[in-house]
Amino acid sequence: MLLHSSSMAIKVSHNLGLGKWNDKHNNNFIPNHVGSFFIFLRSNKTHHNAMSGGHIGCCLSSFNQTQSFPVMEDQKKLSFSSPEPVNYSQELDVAVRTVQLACSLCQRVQNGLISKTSDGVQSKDDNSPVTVADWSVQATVSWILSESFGSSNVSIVAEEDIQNLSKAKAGGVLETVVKTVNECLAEAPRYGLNGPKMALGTTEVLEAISRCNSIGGPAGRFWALDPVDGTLGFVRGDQYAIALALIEDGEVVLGVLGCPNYPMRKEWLNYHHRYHRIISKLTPSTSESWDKGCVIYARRGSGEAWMQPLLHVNKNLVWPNSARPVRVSSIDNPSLATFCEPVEKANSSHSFTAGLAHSVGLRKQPLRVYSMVKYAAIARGDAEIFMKFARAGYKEKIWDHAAGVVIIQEAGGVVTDAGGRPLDFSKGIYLEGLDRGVIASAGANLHDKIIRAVDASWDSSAL
Ligand SMILES: Nc1ncnc2c1ncn2[C@@H]1O[C@H](COP(=O)(O)O)[C@@H](OP(=O)(O)O)[C@H]1O
Ligand SMILES: [Mg+2]
Repeated sequence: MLLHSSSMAIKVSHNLGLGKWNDKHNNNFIPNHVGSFFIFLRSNKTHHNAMSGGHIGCCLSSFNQTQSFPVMEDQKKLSFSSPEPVNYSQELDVAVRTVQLACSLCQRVQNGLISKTSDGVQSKDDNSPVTVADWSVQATVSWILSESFGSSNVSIVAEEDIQNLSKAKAGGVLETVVKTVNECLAEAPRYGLNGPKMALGTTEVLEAISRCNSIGGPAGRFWALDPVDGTLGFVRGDQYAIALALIEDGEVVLGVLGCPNYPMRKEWLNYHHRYHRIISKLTPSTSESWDKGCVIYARRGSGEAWMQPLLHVNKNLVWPNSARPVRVSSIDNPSLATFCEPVEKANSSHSFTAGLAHSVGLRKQPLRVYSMVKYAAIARGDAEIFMKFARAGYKEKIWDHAAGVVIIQEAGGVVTDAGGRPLDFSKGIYLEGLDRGVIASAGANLHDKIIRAVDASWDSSAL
């Protein structure tokens, strides 16, 4: 009853029915307790389950479930004669619109969180927060992708599961998630997406969340989703990102990054979030400082990365929604370059990167920003280097990097591990085999210098 395959045309043209279903969480879920808190701290995740951006696009809401996309009908005809290279244009179109929609959801939830005190924060094992927004975005994205491509064609690896949601001690969280998802999906037509005919019930929302149980791997097609990356930044009213990537046969083929708080001026990335909020409140919504947020996206092999502004309230998304190309910085002199890194020392060694910066000749203060907004900053040319060196034993997850990697590469930059090898998205939910850390740069010159510096100082590091 929930998600039906949208049309035969979609199945035929994609010919990749790779949906991996795990029904064990899906049916007859009855929540024991639900919480009144907006924020819960997530326990360690062991789950699991596991074009030219400017020139394509179709309005999905104008097609009902039994209709097929005209583009796909064309592809179907062609597939009998000469197989066309897959261009993922439908997938990119849907992914960008969906991330736009998710950005609006997150903005609403973040505004609500900021106006409350931190009483709603609970501490659990790994101290990492999870909010109504994480579950709501996951449910929304999962529902839209299934609706758009047919549930049996959609396989998703995503960060959240329903265990923590069902474990929430006080009443109200699940209800809030269901309400938030329905409010968001009611807006789907403005984004050119189909919403549900009737509001989703609790079971359907839980199904949508728990359906994201793919374990990834080397073969076939799956989406990787981080519904709210940088949740700590999110709950602090600071930077965060919604990250959606499509991975096919172990390669990231599409990346979409929603950065709702990305400021119009790069200098403002540095400002403390409280200062930001005060500025926003003091300035009229038409002024520059109010104008923040973007969705950045790229398709592998296109040599282009694109950026759209967020959709304004009450406006309809008309493709390409004022998209413009983004490109990495041309700076390759270390003394002029800016490097960015996680805000939290616990997530990446600040002392190790300070040593690298010194030996390479990076003179500027590091730009410390939450989430994959750092990848966006490199792709937009607002910074030149991103480095992350987690403590030994920490395993990076694919959803924390996939979208950002393809966007930077298509924008002209380089992303590798510290051994100079590409990140490997084919080994399941983790970046298995990652050599020491992740390095992204605007160009090969800077990149090589960092890699050489890592080699020179690694043995004496405490990592
Ligand atoms: N101990 C640790 N070391 C390295 N990365 C960690 C970590 N704990 C959490 N992370 C990851 O770092 C991400 C946040 O990135 P950043 O530190 O750049 O803001 C988190 O994403 P979530 O916030 O989606 O959980 C999480 O995946
Ligand atoms: Mg994350």
